[in-house]
Amino acid sequence: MCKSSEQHAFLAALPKVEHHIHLEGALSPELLFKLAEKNQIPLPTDDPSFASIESLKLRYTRFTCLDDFLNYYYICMNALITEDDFEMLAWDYFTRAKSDGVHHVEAFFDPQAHLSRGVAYATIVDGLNAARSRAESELGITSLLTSCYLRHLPVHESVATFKSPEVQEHYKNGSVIGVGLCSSENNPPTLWSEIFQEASSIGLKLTAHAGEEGPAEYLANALDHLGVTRIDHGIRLGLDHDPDLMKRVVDNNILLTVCPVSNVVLRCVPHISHVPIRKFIDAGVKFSVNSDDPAYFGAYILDCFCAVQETFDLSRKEWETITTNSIEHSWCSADRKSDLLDALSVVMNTHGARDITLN
Ligand code: HPA
Ligand SMILES: [Zn+2]
Repeated sequence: MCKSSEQHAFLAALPKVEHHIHLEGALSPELLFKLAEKNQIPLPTDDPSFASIESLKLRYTRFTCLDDFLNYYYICMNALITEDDFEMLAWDYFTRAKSDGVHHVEAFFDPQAHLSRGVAYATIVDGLNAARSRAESELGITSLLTSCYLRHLPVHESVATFKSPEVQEHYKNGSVIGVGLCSSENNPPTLWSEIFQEASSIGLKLTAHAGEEGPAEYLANALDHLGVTRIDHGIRLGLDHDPDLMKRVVDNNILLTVCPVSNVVLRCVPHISHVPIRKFIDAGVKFSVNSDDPAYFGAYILDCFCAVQETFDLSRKEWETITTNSIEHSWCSADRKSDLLDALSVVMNTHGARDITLN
């Protein structure tokens, strides 16, 4: 919530596009316990955090770093087994997104984390697609899927997954339209260049996590070797001093999918005021504001918008620019972008387009 109800109403009404949401990161402790019981998946007994929904939620407020979070993230997704489970997971997210004013979603999922447990690719994608179709028809939310490759595993495992016939089939039939790179930033993006080159050659969209915990140099690396048009997180660009790289990101019209609450919860920055939002605005770096793993970080997209507003006191004009950039850098059709821009105009007209701060 924003302190001012007028500010809150404006941010709530903005037609949001979410570019950086890991659907597995929308697995709430409530759904985890339900699925673990249904599927007879035992939760760890050597970690008292798994004793109850409440103790798990408390643990989620105490992450020490990205790897500490990822440990829970990978354990919890073991409870996802059937097509219905994946549908429930995504539907949970879409219903919440609707109440936050989300109109379009470009979501990540982690195939390798499920295939390695014996869950078939079609089970994952069919479940997610069922929720996507329902979200479009019942909630008016359009969405696209990007499969993320896992950077903490040997690159040959990513290559084998990428090349497998069922994964290729879903790229070809358009169920999955993009390729991303996530997990611990312990390997440079360069190593995944073969996948990204092949993905580019078959027309897939390209993005990669870089400069979350890792150095700004990884952004340059992702641009040089992966050919991405978006960078996920990328905050080190505004924290490490590299004016040439900053200029390159601006000149190449790269969008950063920033996740300010995630950065605080995972201690990439000591406080949200250290997320370089103002620096990016002043330098002309385009970015969207996103939740990342909302069920773990206790903040869905509107919470993230409010946290940014409370800290940086942005003007309505600045929010209009952020929303416009988010829409224009989406991977949806030109017609859908035009609908989203129209929805933004309506909100700006209703709430007044005065270039003043909101308080
Ligand atoms: O914040 C993240 N960073 C890297 N990998 C991830 N996978 C899920 N969330 C994240
Ligand atoms: Zn992420």
